Amino acid sequence: MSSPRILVVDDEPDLRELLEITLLKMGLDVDGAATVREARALLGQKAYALVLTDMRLPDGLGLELVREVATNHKSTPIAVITAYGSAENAVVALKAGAFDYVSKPVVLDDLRAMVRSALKLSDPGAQPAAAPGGTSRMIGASPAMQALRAQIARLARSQAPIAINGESGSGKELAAREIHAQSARAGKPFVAVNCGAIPEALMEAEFFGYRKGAFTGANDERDGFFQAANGGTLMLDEVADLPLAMQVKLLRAIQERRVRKIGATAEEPVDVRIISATHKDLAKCVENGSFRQDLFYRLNVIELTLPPLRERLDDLPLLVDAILARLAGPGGARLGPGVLDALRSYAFPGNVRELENVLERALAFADDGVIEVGDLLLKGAKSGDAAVVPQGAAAPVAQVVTTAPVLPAPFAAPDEERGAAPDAATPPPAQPLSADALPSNLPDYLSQVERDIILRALNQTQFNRTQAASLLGISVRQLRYQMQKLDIHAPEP
Ligand SMILES: Nc1ncnc2c1ncn2[C@@H]1O[C@H](COP(=O)(O)OP(=O)(O)OP(=O)(O)O)[C@@H](O)[C@H]1O
Repeated sequence: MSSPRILVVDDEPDLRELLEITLLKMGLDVDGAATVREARALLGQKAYALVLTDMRLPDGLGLELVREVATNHKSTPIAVITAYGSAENAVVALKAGAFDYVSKPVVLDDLRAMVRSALKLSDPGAQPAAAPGGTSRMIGASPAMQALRAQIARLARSQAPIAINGESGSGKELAAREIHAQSARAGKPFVAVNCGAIPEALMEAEFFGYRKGAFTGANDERDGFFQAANGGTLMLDEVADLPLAMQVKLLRAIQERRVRKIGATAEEPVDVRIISATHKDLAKCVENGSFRQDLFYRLNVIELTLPPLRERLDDLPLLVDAILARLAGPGGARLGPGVLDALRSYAFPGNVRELENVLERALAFADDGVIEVGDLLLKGAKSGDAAVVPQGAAAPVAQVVTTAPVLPAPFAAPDEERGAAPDAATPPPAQPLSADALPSNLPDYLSQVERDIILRALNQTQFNRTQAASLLGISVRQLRYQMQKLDIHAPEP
């Protein structure tokens, strides 16, 4: 069998030769071209496992080749070589369909790593098996889901950063996991980080790691999220919650593909694909100054939007079947008359996660595994309304636990989705102040008021966070964050 063939397009003979020798030493066949015209001619004659092109060529731009290869040679990944410091070029090329980029001066180890992942992509035998008809875990046959699956399959073939938008519980993390699972990085870690749950003072250590003795308490050397995700995918969930100071450091790490542990003198290379997610409008966050434009530009190379459940209600039967089969085993639960219609007329502000919660609770109320409309506790909750749960109903509050993260809680994926209850050490409720009285400590007083209100909402919803967040007009993330901040603990399951 012949070796994979690579096309190197660069008009600088020295650099082209260096690249060619490096690739030949990797056991690959190499063709060289010095102009766009030569490259076009070769592309017309032979099939390539990878094209590597400089951005500026004597008769045109590497970008033209990127567009042509992305359109006419879909199974050939193309990567670009960008001038040092021209991050913008890299982003433009990725947006145009480039698989990845290397910066000048070319670090040969980076080049080899990039070539290896490109070759995995163009070798069908090495592809991770995708489920027939698309991805396996993302359920739904609606046109919106079919389009999403096709987009995920396409995105899995590139290394470009992806920004996923979507309401809380709509499947952003699931989509990120699917992209990872279908990509050449599938055998490497997927690390999900909830940026909103990391105390600011610990952020740098959590992201980049630290050396022993770097600060008081640093008793051992520790890797950060970047090192943990090396070779794989790092999902930055709720990325809008990153403080500005951390945004600068993150931007640098992403641009340079290098990080420095706290206390270390040298930087270390990291190879991670970044997927970010948020339910906020990041462009608005840029406008109001809470998110850096340059980081936004860097993360938002490709956008993926997840439709809310209420816009793909045709998927309800499939989703309900799958969730019930998971909760009760195949055939272990059935829907009574009118249940699907009742679900269809509900707005699902918490999307698929809320559907999971509703069904889990309903199943606990159901007789002989038959869920009736009354078991859903959606009373009065027509489209657009918040869910109404009768007070005092003794519902179990276990919620579905999502896939385990690679890193331990609380800083990795927020998977501890169970109900919350006031713990034994709960301080007494804040005493109302008379009209002219002042609290002796305003922040403490406000925290106490906030704590009381959150606990009230959790009590009213049998500690269902999705519903409590909806009652309070905040996202589940915000609620979770406030609970953590205010020390409202999850009870034992
Ligand atoms: N299309 C789908 N098919 C099957 N399960 C789904 C689908 N979409 C979401 N889910 C399930 O819904 C739950 C929430 O999904 P996920 O955590 O990916 O949402 P999210 O948008 O990341 O939520 P958040 O905004 O709170 O972080 C998970 O249990 C996930 O498995």
